[in-house]
Formats: sequence, C-alpha cells, structure tokens
Amino acid sequence: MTQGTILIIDDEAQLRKLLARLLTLEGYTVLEAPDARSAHKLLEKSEVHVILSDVKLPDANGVELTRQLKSSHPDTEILVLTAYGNIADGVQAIKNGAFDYLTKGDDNNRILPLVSKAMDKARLQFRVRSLEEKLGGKHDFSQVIGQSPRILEAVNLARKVAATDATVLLLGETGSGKEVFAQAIHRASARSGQPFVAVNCSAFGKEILESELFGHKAGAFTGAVKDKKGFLEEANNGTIFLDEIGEMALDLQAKLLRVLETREFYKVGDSKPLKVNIRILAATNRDLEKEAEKGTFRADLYYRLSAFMIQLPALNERRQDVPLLADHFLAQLAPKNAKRITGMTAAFRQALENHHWRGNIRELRNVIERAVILADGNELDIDVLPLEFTHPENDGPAPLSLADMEKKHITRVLQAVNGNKTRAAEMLQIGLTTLYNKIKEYNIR
Ligand SMILES: Nc1ncnc2c1ncn2[C@@H]1O[C@H](COP(=O)(O)OP(=O)(O)OP(=O)(O)O)[C@@H](O)[C@H]1O
Repeated sequence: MTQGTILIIDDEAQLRKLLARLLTLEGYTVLEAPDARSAHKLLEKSEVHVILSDVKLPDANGVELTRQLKSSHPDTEILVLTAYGNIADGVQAIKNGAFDYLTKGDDNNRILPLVSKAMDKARLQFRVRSLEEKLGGKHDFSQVIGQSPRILEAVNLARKVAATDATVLLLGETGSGKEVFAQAIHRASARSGQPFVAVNCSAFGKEILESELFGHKAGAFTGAVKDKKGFLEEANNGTIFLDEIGEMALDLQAKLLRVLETREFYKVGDSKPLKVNIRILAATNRDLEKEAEKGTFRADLYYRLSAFMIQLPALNERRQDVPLLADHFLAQLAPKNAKRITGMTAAFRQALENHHWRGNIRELRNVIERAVILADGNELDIDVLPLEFTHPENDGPAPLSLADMEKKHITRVLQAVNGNKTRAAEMLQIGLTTLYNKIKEYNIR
C-alpha cells in the first residue's frame, strides 16, 4: 500500500528526479510538475496529500502559490523549498499556510522526517473529511429518494436556497418528506456543523410551547425551578425547524414574528431580550394563505414565512417513484428486522402502484415494514399487504367472510410480534382496547 501521494513542483528536472527517487524508495507515490500550471492540472485529477514546491517557478512564486493552494486544497500540506540562506521566504510561506520549509541542499535526514510528519497530518485531515462527508451524507439530498420531475424540481430549489440564510416554508401533505427536506437543507448549508433543532408545534399546549421555544427564568411560573434554555437558544448558530407551524396560537405567532424580524426574544419571565443567530425553516400541511385571509393565521407572519416556499408533491402525484421508494425501504428495513428478503413479486409491486397513498411516504414505509415483519419467504407477496390493498371484487367472491379475514389477520400480526399486544395494536392502527375486544370476540389464543 502506498504511503500517500506527493507532488513535487520544480522546474529543475535534475533536482526533481532526485527527490522523486528518494521519496519513491520510501513508499510514496510521486507526481512531478515543472511549473504551477501543470501542478494545478495534476491536482484536478489526483488526490495529493503533500506538495513540495520550489519558490522560484517559471510561472509563479512558490510562497504566493502556497496561499492559493491552501485555500483550494485545505487538507493538503505544503513544504516549500527555499534557496540557501533565504529564511524570509520560508517564514512568509509558513504565514501563508505552509507546513514548513526546507532549504535546497538539505540532507535526507531533515527531508524525510519532515515529509513524514506533513504526510501524517495530511492523511488524518483527509480521513476526517471523508468521515464527515459520510456522516453528513446520511442527511443530504442523496437521501431524498425520487426521480419524478416534481421531486427533482423541489430538490433543485432546496439545494439553491440551502446555500443562503433565507427562511423557507415547506408545504406538503403529512408524510410527504418535509422534515427530510428541512434536514437536507441544514446539512447542505454553511450551518451544517451546528445544531439542527426540530420542534413539532402541534405536540405542545400553548403555554408549554412558549416556554419550550423561548425558555424561561427560574420562578417564571410554578414548577420553573431553574433557568431553562429554549429551543431557539439551543439552535443558536444552527437551524430551527418549526414543523406544523399552522398549529401555533396567534399570540405566540406574534412573538415568533419578532424573532424573524430581529432575531431577538424574551425568555418567559425575563425582561432582557436575548439575541440568537439562527436560520428558520418551517413546515405546514395547511393552506396558510387561506387561513391568513380568514384571520386564523397571522397574515404578517405568513408573508414573512412565504418569501421562499417549496411545495413537496404528494406521493399520488409522483407514482413513478413508488417502486424506487419501495426498494429503498425494503433494503433498509429487511436487515433492520433481521430478515433475508431479496425482492417483491410483480403482484406486490402492482398493488403498491394501484394504491391511493393518503399517508404519503410515511404510509409506504409502514406498509413495507409491516410486510417485511410478516413475510415468511424471501420475497414480499400480496398476502402480507393490509386488506385494503387486495381487490376481492376483481377476483370473484372472497373465500372468507370479512370477520374471518379480520380474525386471520389479527392472529398473524400477533404471531409476528410474539404476542406483544401494544405493538400489534400499533401495526393494526387500532386502539389497545379495540384489540382486546377483538381478541375476545374472535376467541383468538
Ligand atoms: N424523498 C424521500 N426519500 C426517502 N424517504 C423519505 C422521503 N421523504 C420522506 N421520507 C420518509 O418518510 C417518512 C415521513 O417523512 P417526514 O417525517 O419528513 O414527513 P413530513 O412531511 O415532515 O410529515 P409530517 O407532516 O407528518 O410531519 C420518514 O420516515 C422519512 O424518512
């Protein structure tokens, strides 16, 4: 295995060759360039860890070149070769970002350890970068599955606005991927290394939402024993995602408008305003424009939020993405549920394509997960689909009564979850009491 790649930039062929031979013997991969122009070309094509550059080049000054290269290739380390006795060049090169400098004519005892140190540092930097990209990749736009023109258009808009600090309002039905988009926008923005805080505005009562968002001072209300940071403060320097913003009470909307305008707010029970540096993303599945006309949502807040809107298509409007998404979820959920399932039958695919997806991608994901749990073989077939997916009217009279089918289905689900009734009720999307009643009614054991 190579010890890393080194690029030598020097117009003196003899010296270049000598250094190249020395470094090749040490196990490095060595590239050579006689001038800055050819060095740039090589850097476009290859990943270079360390550069050894002469100061006097035919088309550039190595000290100046260091500054340029460090800004275009921050992870690459540069060693500058100065003429004998010219310390000033070396010092300036370090100021410009060089790892160190060598004097032409230095012996191998100085060159090799220095190259090795620069190499260790550069390789570590390359490794950190690649891990960061892998981690970041979990959330960036590559995770937005879909090839339909409608979703590609939404991704395109989101990518463009991600680079700015603009407030974005994501519109779309429940389960259409608004949170997935919000995370992707954050990851693709300059704030990606900072917090992403998601708040579901419908999950809290009015007073609680206010103190969760803005935080409170100790003693602000009964039970407020200590000062508490709110979500806005937690998101400082990063992004806050306000999901289901249409559910927010009108007087809280007024306070939020102030945050949008000034990035300032008051903690509950505090008289000093707090300033934050945050980007605000919001989402709703309601028609806020209509609500603003009716007065159930503040018009001024709506205008602020709607400066940049992205409409996410419902799954029914992009049916061509159903097979892609189904394959994606199968690949993700089969290993998660310790199942070896390699595909789905044509009938299963057809049933997915014919279905009306009210719950959008979330519903599709749930259907695949349920199918994966119930499947016995290594292919998903229609017997593991919920009842509404099968069309008995097209296949002649159903062999079983509806009650028999229900009994059979509940029994199967209970088996699949080893009798865990809470989990079974979740999968069947019925209440626990209803499940107990049905177990009694059908005498399921
Ligand atoms: N384009 C996509 N590719 C892959 N998975 C997706 C995509 N969009 C959504 N999902 C998945 O679908 C589910 C629902 O997505 P998400 O929570 O983003 O929807 P939402 O619109 O925010 O829903 P709600 O309105 O209920 O908050 C999640 O499991 C998410 O990972």
